[in-house]
Amino acid sequence: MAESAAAAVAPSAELLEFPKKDKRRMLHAVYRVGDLDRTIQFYTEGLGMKLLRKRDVPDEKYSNAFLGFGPEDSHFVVELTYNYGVSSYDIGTGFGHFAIATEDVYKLVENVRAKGGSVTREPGPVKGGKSVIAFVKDPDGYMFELIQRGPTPEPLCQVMLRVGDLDRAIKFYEKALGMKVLRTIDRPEYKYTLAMMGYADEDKTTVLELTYNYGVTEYTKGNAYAQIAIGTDDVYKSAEVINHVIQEVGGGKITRQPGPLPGINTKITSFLDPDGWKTVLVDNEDFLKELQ
Ligand SMILES: C[C@@H](O)C(=O)SC[C@H](NC(=O)CC[C@H](N)C(=O)O)C(=O)NCC(=O)O
Repeated sequence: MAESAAAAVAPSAELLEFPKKDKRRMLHAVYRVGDLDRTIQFYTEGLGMKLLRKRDVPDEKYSNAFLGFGPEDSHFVVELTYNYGVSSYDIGTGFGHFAIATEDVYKLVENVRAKGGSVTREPGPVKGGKSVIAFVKDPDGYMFELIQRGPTPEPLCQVMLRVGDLDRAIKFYEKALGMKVLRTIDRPEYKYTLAMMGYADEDKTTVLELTYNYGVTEYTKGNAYAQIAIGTDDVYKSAEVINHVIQEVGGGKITRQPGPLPGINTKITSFLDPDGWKTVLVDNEDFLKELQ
């Protein structure tokens, strides 16, 4: 009896392969800001992003602005949320940064400075490596790493999150989300290891940069950064796989069962990874319809 029950719920090999075969793309990062116009001004004039669209949802007392380096149907973008009357948030210690690839970090830093932005790390080679980087802080305190790179179709190139167990996080993002480990960097002299994870090469797409600081297993999440969204052709199959991986890895949680959102009918499912970072999977077709 117990055996047949177990057999009935065991996912097929085909289902477990689904995340790797699915049409996945990182769509956007969602986070809260205290003044939408102030952030739009900094991102457009200081960082060179375009304002793609805005929407106001007065019934729910919030507004959104979408910004990036290209249209949402082909680029990763940021979705800023302004909650009426809330002017500041706690970013916590777990969120790391967003990154922008540019052909001239020095020039971009000068531009940020000229627009009154805060440069927290001057341009130069990364400690322990060769890439030329800089860090700037946006008006709410979110960090942007500026990375010197050749021309790229996707300048908004990283979302960095800190995790407490890198092997567990890698296994989760590989199996539950079908991401590949694109590169790992261990810098024992600075006591950290990074794993770049994603769906295509780092210089062509946005990747998730998971950072493990030796011996640090817990971070605070604050209430500012919310989630990343990823496209899928099937939220139902995706959620089945995620459920299975949650049990296998021993961490994570489905926070929204797959199905259409009331009112707009876009099918989504959402979950937390073993470190508590949230991801929303969005039906690809519904997402494109929403943009029309
Ligand atoms: C692409 C890759 O090489 C980098 O740019 S890594 C940047 C580096 N990251 C870290 O140090 C991560 C660990 C750190 N303790 C953390 O939790 O953020 C970095 O920020 N270097 C700083 C520098 O000044 O070079």
